[in-house]
Amino acid sequence: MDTIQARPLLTSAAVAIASLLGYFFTRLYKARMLMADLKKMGVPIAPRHNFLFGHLLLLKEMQERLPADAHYQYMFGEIYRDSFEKTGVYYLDLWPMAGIFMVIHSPTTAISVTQTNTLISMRKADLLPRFFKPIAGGPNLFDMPESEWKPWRAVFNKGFNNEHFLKLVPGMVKEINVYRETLRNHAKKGDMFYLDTTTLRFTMDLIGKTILNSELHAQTGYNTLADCMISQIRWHEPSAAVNPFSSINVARWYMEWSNGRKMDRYISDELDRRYNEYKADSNDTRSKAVIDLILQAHIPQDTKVKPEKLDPDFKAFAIRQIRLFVFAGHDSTSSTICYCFHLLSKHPEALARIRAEHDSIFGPDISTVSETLTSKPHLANDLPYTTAIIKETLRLYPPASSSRQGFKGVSLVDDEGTICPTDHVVCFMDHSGMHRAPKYWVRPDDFLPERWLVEPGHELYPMKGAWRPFENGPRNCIAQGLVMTELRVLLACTVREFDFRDCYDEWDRAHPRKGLQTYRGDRAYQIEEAAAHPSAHYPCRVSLRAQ
Ligand code: HEM
Repeated sequence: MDTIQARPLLTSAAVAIASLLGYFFTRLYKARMLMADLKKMGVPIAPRHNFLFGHLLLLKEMQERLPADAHYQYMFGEIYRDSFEKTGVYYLDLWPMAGIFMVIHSPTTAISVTQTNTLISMRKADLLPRFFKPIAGGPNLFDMPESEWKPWRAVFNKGFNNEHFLKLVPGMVKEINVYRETLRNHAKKGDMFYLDTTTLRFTMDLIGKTILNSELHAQTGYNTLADCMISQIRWHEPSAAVNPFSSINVARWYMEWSNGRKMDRYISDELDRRYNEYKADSNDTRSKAVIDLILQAHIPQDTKVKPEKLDPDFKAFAIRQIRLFVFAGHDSTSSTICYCFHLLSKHPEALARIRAEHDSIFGPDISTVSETLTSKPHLANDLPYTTAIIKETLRLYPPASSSRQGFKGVSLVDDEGTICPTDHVVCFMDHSGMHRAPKYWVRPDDFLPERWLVEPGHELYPMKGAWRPFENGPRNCIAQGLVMTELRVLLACTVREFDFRDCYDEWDRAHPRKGLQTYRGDRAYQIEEAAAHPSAHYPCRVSLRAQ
């Protein structure tokens, strides 16, 4: 190509670059001016704001206080503890990575965001779809706008009530027995294994029936849906929600595309299978599995002539919802199980007390607990100390936080009474920081299940709105009752049989690395893999309890 021919190309490239730069600097200017306006109003703003970098340099500084792989939310907690314990709210400028955040540690402000202010309580943050795209494949119940979300939430609510959860207990016990067998094998071998990895396959099986009305058998072999979802989460970029540049990775693009295609095909076949069964007997609507609820809502039972095949657009929609449920249904639960075992292993007095509770409800012979729970599932609701252990675990290690998109004209009030506007702002409830804030909790870093058993007026009695692992308000976790039942049944079937011991020392010797190894003294700190999981997937050994 000679120079005359190349000139128009160069000119076009120069114009494109100039336009991009122009666009970038206009957006930059707008974001920084918004911060300047907020500053003039006297609202709490994180320190060391910089015109070019916003607060990214501050985050970098905070990151140096953490192990390299620690969850990003710890940085928000660090800034809160340094400067904002009084206000419980502060603004953080993360543009161009994510925009402007209002980081909330105050339970009172969080109640306004998710419960009382109806203009924002159901408005999911604009950045969420970017996070959920690889997982669900597109818009889903979690990130849908309010108008679309409302009718579908009502449909799915039918499958998430206490009466129904008890009917699921026998199926849970069946999967738990497979999990117990896996743990027994590890106990026999005495090997070090990754509790989180093992437990993820178990929670996949646990949720399979509730979502797809079929068994996945992920604990005993390969299952396309389970394995592709687990792989998708492993490939998920930790900072996908806050870092637009993080998606530049060709291998990740390929894996996300390939996993997504396989999951879609699997779910599509399941939808066809269930639809054929539904067509053959549409009077049988006893199943409250997510897949059946969605089919029944799309083609009501009394439809005279049911279409031969499912409409492709509906199918694509249904697949996205099912992918979301498969993800949400196993990921956070697995992490919580690991932390329950971890905290019990570090607190022998709590372990003795939970075991005593199980002895008193199910009898001292641990070999009969599965049959007892299968024939009398209501006993799973009769375990107050076990419930307290789970709640305290979720306080210390919440697997998720939550966010809402601010709105023009909507302002919030911080703990000092300052009015904080939400226009163009993501309201981010930092559950991990709030759950450990000394201002809202007595002895916040201590594992004290008792705080869930004391009466109002006791110094340990939790402050209203300060515990929100499932978030509160209309867009709270649809499955919190299910999770509590699953965890109670699981602990009832396991804690009297096994003793867990973490192997972080041994693991660290085998995998030496530079920098900090703990966060605030905790080696089992949380890392981000979609939900928050225990660091290094919790290397541990398990043994059979000496009785
Ligand atoms: C320990 C386990 C779990 C925790 C800590 C947890 C936490 C949460 C949180 C914090 C939210 C609200 C997020 C927000 O406000 O932005 C949420 C929503 C949701 N969760 Fe869970 N979750 C758990 C287990 C489950 C399970 C087992 C399922 C499904 C079977 C599930 C399905 C969902 C769905 C569908 C939503 C979206 C609800 C909506 O917007 O209407 N979660 N979860």
